Amino acid sequence: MAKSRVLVVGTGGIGTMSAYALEKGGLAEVTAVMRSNYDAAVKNGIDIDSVLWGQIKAWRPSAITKTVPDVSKGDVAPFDFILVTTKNIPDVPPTVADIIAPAVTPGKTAIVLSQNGINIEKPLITRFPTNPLISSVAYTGATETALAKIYNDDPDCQKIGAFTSPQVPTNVAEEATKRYVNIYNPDGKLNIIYEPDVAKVRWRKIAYNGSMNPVASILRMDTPRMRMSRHVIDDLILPVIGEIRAIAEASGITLQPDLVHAVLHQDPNDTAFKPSMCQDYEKGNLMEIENLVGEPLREAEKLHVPTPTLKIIYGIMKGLQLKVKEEKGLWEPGFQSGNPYE
Ligand SMILES: NC(=O)C1=CN([C@@H]2O[C@H](COP(=O)(O)OP(=O)(O)OC[C@H]3O[C@@H](n4cnc5c(N)ncnc54)[C@H](OP(=O)(O)O)[C@@H]3O)[C@@H](O)[C@H]2O)C=CC1
Ligand SMILES: CC(C)(CO)C(=O)C(=O)O
Repeated sequence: MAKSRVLVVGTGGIGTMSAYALEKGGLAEVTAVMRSNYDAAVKNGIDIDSVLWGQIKAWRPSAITKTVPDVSKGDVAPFDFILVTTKNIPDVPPTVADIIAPAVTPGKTAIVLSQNGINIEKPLITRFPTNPLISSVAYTGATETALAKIYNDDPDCQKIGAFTSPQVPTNVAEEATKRYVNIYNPDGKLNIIYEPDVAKVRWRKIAYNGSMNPVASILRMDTPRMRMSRHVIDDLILPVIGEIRAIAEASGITLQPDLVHAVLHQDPNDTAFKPSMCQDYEKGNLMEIENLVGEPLREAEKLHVPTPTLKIIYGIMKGLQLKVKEEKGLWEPGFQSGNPYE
């Protein structure tokens, strides 16, 4: 049987672990789009120190490319799947839709978003209305510690289901999703599972990422230390989890009673774990604030759910993101037209 052609866009922590597992399963041929780590990967391969796979040295996927292949030119075969594992930062161009557009064959390529956040599928539904869209909620822990060097401390774990896209029949989206899960986990040994109610899982995860990620970034604190401060938990984390639960409820999704306990105890006490947003902030990187904090807030506004704590946290995160943009030369200080505070 011909292998499925998979393009991995964003070969950092999660992208590398996924690319490795997909090739290891034997049913996929991976082309990895690499950017800052391209030269290192081509020259020396990728080193992976993994709690699941052990020490992998100088690994290379079937193909490595520096740019997203353009399938319209006819010299590149269409992709069955595009797996997107970039950070999702819609407030700074190019957007995910712009990045992957050259490689998307309308009506054929299924697009897998293995990224945190709410409403990440919305711009893709508009741009690629006939392509199946797949939601992967990842609990894997993986970090690129140096160029093409990956440290994987939590074993690969993903819950995967179809996003709803009005022009894609449900059975087509579900079939593509099950095919993807099968090529990723052909012998069922990995914790990569098909999840029919993936929307609920995504909301449940945002209770962690919408609370712990921004508060850790603001405080530059690991999550066990945050839990050692009752103020941080009582006055910030618990109110945000409650607000996210209320937004989900207003959108028809009831989150489980154990939500607070699950969020608070996700990270063991004996680690100094900092969520990905905090790690990005400490590295001077742009942060995923729009889909982790902004979108839940905008859903709340539409549904008239009060979210006083989330709103304050979003305001602070917007300020921090602006500082990062300025440091990166992506923002010149100046008042936008219509700003009344000039
Ligand atoms: N890491 C984790 O443990 C977890 C992460 N997640 C989510 O998974 C997603 C991926 O996170 P993570 O793996 O940590 O991210 P990383 O920052 O490790 O990797 C992202 C990769 O995308 C690349 N990239 C970004 N934009 C482009 C572009 N335009 N073209 C080509 N490559 C690009 C980056 O390249 P460059 O280095 O050049 O910027 C980098 O290699 C995020 O949504 C995150 O929230 C979810 C659960 C756990
Ligand atoms: C906590 C983790 C690693 C996954 O559960 C995550 O999603 C993040 O750090 O953003």
